[in-house]
Formats: sequence, structure tokens, C-alpha cells
Amino acid sequence: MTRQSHSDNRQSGAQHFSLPDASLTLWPNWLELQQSSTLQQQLLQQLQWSQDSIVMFGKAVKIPRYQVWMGDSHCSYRYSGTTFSPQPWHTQVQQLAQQISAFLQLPFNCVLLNWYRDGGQHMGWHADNEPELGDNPYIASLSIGATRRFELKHRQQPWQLALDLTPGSLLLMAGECQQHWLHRLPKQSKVTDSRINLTFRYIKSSG
Ligand SMILES: O=C(O)CCC(=O)C(=O)O
Ligand SMILES: [Fe+2]
Repeated sequence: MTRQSHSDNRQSGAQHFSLPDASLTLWPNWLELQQSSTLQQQLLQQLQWSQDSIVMFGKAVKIPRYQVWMGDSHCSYRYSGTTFSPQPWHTQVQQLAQQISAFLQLPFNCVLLNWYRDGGQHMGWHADNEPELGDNPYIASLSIGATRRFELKHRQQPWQLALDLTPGSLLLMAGECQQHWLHRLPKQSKVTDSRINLTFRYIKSSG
């Protein structure tokens, strides 16, 4: 009997969710646990995390998590009235982008990293539908650290879905997901461990 390598197992574990107006696929063990925890330590120590502010009702409010925007130099990103220039690629993160590109057969040139210190930190309902991402953007979301719930709800219909994003899981949101659905990472006050999520994206270069 031959032993399957980890990379062969990745694809076989795919879970596809057939939702109206969206395509969602989850690979629960895309990274091994040991790889996830090494990566988490590196990213926590080596990246310049910042707790940005956004303007809400005319007031600057700190967002309830820490972020890094990273990628190719043309990948600026406008979010709640502020433009973020990308930090240059961190070697490990760039390698991950290349591996995920090869695995999914899709190009990625930038990534938003979110660090949730504990279950009190969160992200509210939104869609990743910024114009620079183009029509029907595909987004690959890699999670490491604490398991957190990820929720989706349809914009017009009473349809909802909740997933547990475990460490090492890779979630692909594609199709018309960002147009018709919202997603969030709710507070989970019982969760005491921290989590990092990387959402790999593709921004076309203008001109
Ligand atoms: O932390 C997560 O799983 C969600 C992140 C997310 O939705 C985003 O970065 O746009
Ligand atoms: Fe998002």
C-alpha cells in the first residue's frame, strides 16, 4: 500500500456548498497543524500589524482587529474612505500565494491579513466587492490559529450559512458570492486564542 502525501490529500477533502448565486468550496486541512502554528508565530512576530481606524458617522473608530495589507506595488485598496498602500511581500506569505494559485489555478497578487487577538475581536457584515477587484471576484481565505465561526447571509433572501473555519482550512468564495451574499466573523466571547486569516485577492493593474 502506498502512503498518500499531504498535498494529495488536500484536494480529496474538498467540501462544496451549492448555494444559489455563489460558489463556495472548503478544504478543511489545506495546511497541516504544525505548518499552521509555525506560520502563525512567524506572522505575529514579523509583520507590522496595525489597528486601523475607519470613519463611521463622521467619526474615526478603531476597527476590532489588527490588519496588514500586502501585495504587488500597484495593489492599493480603498476601504471605508481610506486608501491603503500595500506592504511588500513577506517571503512566506508570497510562497503561500503561489501555492494557492497553483492549487486553485487562479492568480493572486495581494492579500489582506487579519489578526483577531481573541474571540472578542471580529469583523462585521460586508462583501468584498470593491471596484478594484472587478466583477465576481474570487477570494481564497486561509485560516490559522483558533477555530472561528464564519457566517454568510443572502442580501435579498432569508438564506444563511455558518461554517467553522479550523486552523489550516482554505475557503474559496467565487461566482456571484460577493454580489449576492454578505459575510462576517462574529464575536465569540468564549474563544480565548488568537486567529489569523489571510484573504488572497487579485487586482488588475490599470493601464
Ligand atoms: O477572518 C475571516 O475569516 C474573514 C475575513 C474577511 O472577510 C475579509 O478579510 O474580507
Ligand atoms: Fe470579507
